[in-house]
Amino acid sequence: MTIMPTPSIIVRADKATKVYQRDSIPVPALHETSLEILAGDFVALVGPSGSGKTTLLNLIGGLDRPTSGRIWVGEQDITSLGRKALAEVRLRRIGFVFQEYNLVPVLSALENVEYVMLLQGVEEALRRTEAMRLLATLGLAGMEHRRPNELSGGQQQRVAVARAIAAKPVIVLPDEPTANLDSQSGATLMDLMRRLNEEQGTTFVFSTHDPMVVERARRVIRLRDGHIEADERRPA
Ligand SMILES: Nc1ncnc2c1ncn2[C@@H]1O[C@H](COP(=O)(O)OP(=O)(O)OP(=O)(O)O)[C@@H](O)[C@H]1O
Repeated sequence: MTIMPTPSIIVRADKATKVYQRDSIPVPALHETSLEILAGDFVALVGPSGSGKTTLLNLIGGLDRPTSGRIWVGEQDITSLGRKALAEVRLRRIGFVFQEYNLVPVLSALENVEYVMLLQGVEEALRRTEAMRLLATLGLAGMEHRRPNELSGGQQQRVAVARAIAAKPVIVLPDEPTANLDSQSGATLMDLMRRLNEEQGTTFVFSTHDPMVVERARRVIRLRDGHIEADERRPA
């Protein structure tokens, strides 16, 4: 009999609640949400506008703190960490990909990808080789020295993904990765992320409204009014 190894838990939310304050009025965004993301997951967070997708991504990535409840990244309860320690978790363990790419405009594609490794103290030659390799994997060979404004939206988004995975994070969190892309560039990006997931085991959790993205996910978590209303895995 073969015993399948249990995939490790990468991120765990335990009754995470977020209530924002807008002009002193409480705005509930997420209500006692519990979930586990496993190593190798490829998850789409879906739900109507305002259902709490970005809020959940921000909490599990340590960009924001829950009002109550707890978030673990691996074995570490990040809820109780101070600002500096939390920034360190984000730098070393989480890869963010923002809708508006957030690339540094004065740096080339290569320098943007190298930057996070520079912050991590990775030595220069290794940084360069790794950034070149990642850009090539994402179909950007030959474009390494272009600045963001010399790249299309789809190419910039792929640089943003290369930058996010350059840090070797335990999880990558793209927030609506295809929102600003035409359908062909969006499909290319999704295929590349899926390949990174299958070949390198990179764990992805992305929020989306895009049916093409949902179709490519292997697990779909549906949020409504700050609650998880469904969590389905699809056969491989
Ligand atoms: N910084 C904030 N201050 C106050 N309220 C906020 C803040 N961020 C989000 N909200 C509110 O929290 C709720 C959940 O927002 P969230 O951005 O997580 O939803 P979403 O599902 O990502 O929406 P979308 O699909 O439109 O991006 C909404 O009611 C939103 O208006």
